Amino acid sequence: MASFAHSATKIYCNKILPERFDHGKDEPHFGKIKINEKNKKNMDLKLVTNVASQLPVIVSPLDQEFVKKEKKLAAWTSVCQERWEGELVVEGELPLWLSGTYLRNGPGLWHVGDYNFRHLFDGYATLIRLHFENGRLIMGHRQLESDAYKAAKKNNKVCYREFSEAPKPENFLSYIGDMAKLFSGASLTDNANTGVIKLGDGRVVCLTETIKGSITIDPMTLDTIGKFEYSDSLGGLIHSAHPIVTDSEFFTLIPDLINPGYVVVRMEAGTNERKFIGRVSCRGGPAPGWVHSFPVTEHYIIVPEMPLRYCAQNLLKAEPTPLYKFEWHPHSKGFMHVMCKASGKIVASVEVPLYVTFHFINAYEEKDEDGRVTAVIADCCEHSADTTILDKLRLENLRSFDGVDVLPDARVGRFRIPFDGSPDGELEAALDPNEHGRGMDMCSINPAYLGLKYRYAYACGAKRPCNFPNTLTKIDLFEKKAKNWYDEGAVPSEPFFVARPGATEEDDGVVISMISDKKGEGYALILDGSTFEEIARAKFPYGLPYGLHGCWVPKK
Ligand SMILES: CC(=O)/C=C/C=C(C)/C=C/C1=C(C)CCCC1(C)C
Ligand SMILES: CC(/C=C/C=O)=C\C=C\C=O
Ligand SMILES: [Fe+2]
Repeated sequence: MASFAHSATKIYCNKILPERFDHGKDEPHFGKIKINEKNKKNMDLKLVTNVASQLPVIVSPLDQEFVKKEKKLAAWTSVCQERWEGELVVEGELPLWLSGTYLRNGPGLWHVGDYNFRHLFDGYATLIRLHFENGRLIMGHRQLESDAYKAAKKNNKVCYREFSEAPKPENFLSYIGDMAKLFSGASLTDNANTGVIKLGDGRVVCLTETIKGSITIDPMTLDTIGKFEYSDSLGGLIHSAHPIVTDSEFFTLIPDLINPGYVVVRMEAGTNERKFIGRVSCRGGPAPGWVHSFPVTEHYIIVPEMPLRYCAQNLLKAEPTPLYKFEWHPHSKGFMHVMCKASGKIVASVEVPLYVTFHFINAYEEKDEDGRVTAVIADCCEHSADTTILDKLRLENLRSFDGVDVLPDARVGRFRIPFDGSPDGELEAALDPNEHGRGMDMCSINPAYLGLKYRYAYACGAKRPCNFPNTLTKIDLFEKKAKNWYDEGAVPSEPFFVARPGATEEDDGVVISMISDKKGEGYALILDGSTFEEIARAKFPYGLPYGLHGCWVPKK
């Protein structure tokens, strides 16, 4: 851990990022930060000495064009260099109790050479860390050294199957070879660009939806340590991008495309061994529904069966289909299944209205006066059963906002799954979606409320017109109200709640987000979890790409 015993009121960086500016006219300057031998010694900051000015430029011609012309689009522009690290100047006051590291992962590099990717989810993983200590803030970012990323750099082409990109076969024979590699999983990406989790034993793992894309990193240096190998023989090629992780365990779902269903597994902290809990067979369709995430309650695991289903034929295609690797099967209907964590038995399985969601927010058990569970409530960011959200996340669409309101409506979708044997469950908006501008995704809660009745959710909402969620919103599910934060032209990333140690109120803590602003710059933003007012911000040396999900690594 870096120590900050010195009083570095003025730290300079006169030599950062020369390669970033090779193509521009500016001599690089970053606020008050100068990295020289004296400061390095004083600061005991190995972090800062890591500034990687020798690393190669990764700005594509198209990206540079963007940055110059459209100053506001750093969110959708590839990260400009492999890594950077340094102290940020904080405006406002960081709480002294905020001690630890917020890590965020996301697809931050969307090209190989001159070839530009299509979809937000295709980009190579960019990790960002915000290290808080004694009211100070060190930021670092770095590319994840996945096999997919290393191979793309080495060969100057896409070498693995990404969300929508696939290697271009050179001839018919190589096409046949690629097919074989697809079945074995060898051609699937390990580009772990979706999220980053801290396991109960302290290991930090980047994830995507391919199982091989589970990669351990060092949260201090952002070094790629290596593959997280599951030691069991459960197999599978894909899993949920969002396992449920606590200090003692990890749950995930493994979709079974051959015999449509889901295998539900648990891995104890300190092990690499997933153990079988139970299996859910699909009720609806030819294939399991996409399970980007799922929720749990105290005693149950909720397995969603969404009518947006994996599609084996689409998996085999080199060119993307309108719904990528998925297909919309409204006739196959939507279901929610509830499995007992302890026995693996299905205790409820209901048909629900059609729905589309990436992210479940939380779930909890509803009980009668004798303490018997009568239903499970499960909340998600629900896109009005409209799959067009996937298309809206194409980079071309994200990069071309012209003032027309094109973001499809979303809401907090609340499922009620009754335990009385009735065949149907309910799905309704938990609050009027106009409270958050009919935009809703990228959510977090106070982790102490995981699986329990909870009141607050933090998410990205919308101020219309927009083409992407552009506000931070605090949802009060009891009062059915929202408080919104907005900076005109800015794109905020997932608001991440960190509780104050010792807090007794659910919203006593801070909310961290990273903002890509309309000037092409960016900053870390810290809001008060209760008032939702800004308490501090710290400007980045340059705008950073949009990112997806993060985790908190508290100071040991
Ligand atoms: C970034 C994000 O939210 C989702 C990423 C999803 C990915 C990378 C999915 C990849 C897949 C393949 C490469 C082949 C198999 C299907 C699927 C899991 C969609
Ligand atoms: C960013 C996003 C949806 C935004 C739409 O409102 C979804 C991200 C999914 C993967 O983590
Ligand atoms: Fe996600």
